[in-house]
Amino acid sequence: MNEIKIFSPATVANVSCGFDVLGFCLDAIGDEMVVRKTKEKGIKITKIEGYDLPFEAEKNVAGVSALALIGHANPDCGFEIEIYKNIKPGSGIGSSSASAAGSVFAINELLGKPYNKTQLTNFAMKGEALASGSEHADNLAPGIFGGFTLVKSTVPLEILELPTPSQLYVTIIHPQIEIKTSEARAILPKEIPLKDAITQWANVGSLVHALHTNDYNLIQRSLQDVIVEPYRKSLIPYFEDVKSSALKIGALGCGISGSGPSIFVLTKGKQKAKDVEEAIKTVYSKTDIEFYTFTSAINTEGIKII
Ligand SMILES: Nc1ncnc2c1ncn2[C@@H]1O[C@H](COP(=O)(O)OP(=O)(O)OP(=O)(O)O)[C@@H](O)[C@H]1O
Ligand SMILES: N[C@@H](CCO)C(=O)O
Repeated sequence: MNEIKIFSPATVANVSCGFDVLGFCLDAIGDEMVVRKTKEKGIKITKIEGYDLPFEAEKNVAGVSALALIGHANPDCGFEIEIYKNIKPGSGIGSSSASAAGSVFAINELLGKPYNKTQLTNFAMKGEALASGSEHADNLAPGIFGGFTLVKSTVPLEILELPTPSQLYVTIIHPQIEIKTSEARAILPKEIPLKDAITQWANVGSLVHALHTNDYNLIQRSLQDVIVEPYRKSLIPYFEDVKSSALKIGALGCGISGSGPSIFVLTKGKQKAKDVEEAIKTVYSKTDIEFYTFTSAINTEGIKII
């Protein structure tokens, strides 16, 4: 096989209490990428559609992660990458992650799959570091593994795959502003009160237990972020209005998707997700802020060949 086309899904990182650790994969939206072998060695990005992004491999997360992989594999060929981007950069639903993960997934397939998913995530983290200034894997892991994931550690990289309750659905609302992950990370405190840390890790533990036991009520009681959201919510206009309107009609939980500005709402059942979508639309409809919304199931497969 000398050419491959893949779908690289959007993802939601942090998932309220799990900053830099928890994440899940979305079904409804993702990037497409075409990668083909070339006689000439190295990485070339030959087409980008959807959004303006750098063509220089060293300035594009897809190129940086691909260079990390071939630097290790040292293949006797090169690769050219076409990016058909549907996930807006700076959206908060893993635009950079979809590119970084997609290129290494595709090259790995073309090389006969010498690397496992954890090794691919490691290469892709080099791409994420270009976008956000740090090698976090909480968007990459759900994109590559599918479903819910927990990043146990980054050095060494260890990723735990968590169950996905079958009735769990997501509503995303994306106010059309850009928040760079690097900026949203810079405003976070370097130290936190022990009381808040205890609350946060109790929520992470109970959320993980809730996923394993299919306990939607416990999911609802665990989706609380007392550490990051208080700092970042001010970056997203009307965040509290969206959150309260979603919870008022029975959502399980609502939080900032990744570093924002997208907001995610978890619900039990597809219809509830649609009801939430209608409710939260009214918040921004009353303002001059452009936005879009969608609902999605949890994508348990992750990146795939198409
Ligand atoms: N192939 C690429 N796809 C997306 N963004 C890229 C790519 N290459 C470089 N970038 C840069 O990375 C930044 C987008 O990454 P950032 O992490 O800020 O947003 P995001 O990935 O959409 O959101 P989040 O990581 O919070 O889910 C933009 O500044 C963009 O120019
Ligand atoms: N955990 C990262 C995710 C970015 O998508 C952050 O919130 O900075």
